[in-house]
Amino acid sequence: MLTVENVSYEVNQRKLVSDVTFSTASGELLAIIGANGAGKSTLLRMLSAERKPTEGHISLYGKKLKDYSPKELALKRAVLNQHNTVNMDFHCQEIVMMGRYPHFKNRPTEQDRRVIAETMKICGVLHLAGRSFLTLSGGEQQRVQFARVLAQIWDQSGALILMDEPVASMDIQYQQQTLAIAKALCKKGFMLVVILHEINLAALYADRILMLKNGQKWKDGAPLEVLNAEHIYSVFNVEAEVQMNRNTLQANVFSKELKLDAAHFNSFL
Ligand SMILES: Nc1ncnc2c1ncn2[C@@H]1O[C@H](COP(=O)(O)OP(=O)(O)OP(=O)(O)O)[C@@H](O)[C@H]1O
Repeated sequence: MLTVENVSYEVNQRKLVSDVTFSTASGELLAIIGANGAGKSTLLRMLSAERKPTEGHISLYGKKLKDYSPKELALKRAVLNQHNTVNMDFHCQEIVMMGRYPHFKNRPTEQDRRVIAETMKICGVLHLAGRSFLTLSGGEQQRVQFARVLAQIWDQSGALILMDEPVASMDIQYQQQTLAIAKALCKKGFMLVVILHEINLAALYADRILMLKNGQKWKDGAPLEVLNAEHIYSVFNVEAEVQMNRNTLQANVFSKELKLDAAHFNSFL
């Protein structure tokens, strides 16, 4: 169980996240959506303990995040950040093995090697094991990083997985595959909190959607409750039509074309 109570984050007297309260439990895939700058990544960084809330508390399985040791936390939650900068020339399997660092002392065990082979296979990157990470495409790099995150908590049942735009560089096949893996992990008892920009992927895969606006919780509920034209307009300033698929009972969001008058460009041309 992850519990977030009245959490705020303030920098230079500006609240980037303001008084957010929610909780999520094992088996749930929670998607966070909101406009650029709404505070999604800041909130996720507090959930991962990378940033300390300036107000409020976050608990994981009944224990405050601030009371966990780094090692204890590494065995309970894994994080896929929006930008995973790698400057050194590591092979992909070395990147994935980094997820196992909290598990072994000097040398990886048989179990560590088995786990990285399994997670690389599941993420479709086993064939890239010996390749330099820096030579991979953006989508391939994201899949390798996803395998690293899975390797970290693969044998830690009930762990929390936090992901910030995990599918941003992926093609439609791997977007679906990544979120299907996430969903399957939820069914095995993991907790997932995922920031998504693609609303229709949130509609398809999330059990619940937390919609942020200007750092505040704007809506929180089942995809069909949260994703309506009024909420989408108020958060994204975009006109949309939302249809419900009668077979799957899932929402499908169609955004309407935004037409700019040619006069808009007059001063540039
Ligand atoms: N250290 C900081 N100092 C000042 N402002 C910051 C700092 N970190 C983030 N911000 C600002 O806080 C706001 C929220 O940032 P955040 O990265 O959480 O947004 P986001 O919802 O994840 O956006 P995006 O969808 O663009 O990734 C943004 O306006 C950002 O410029």
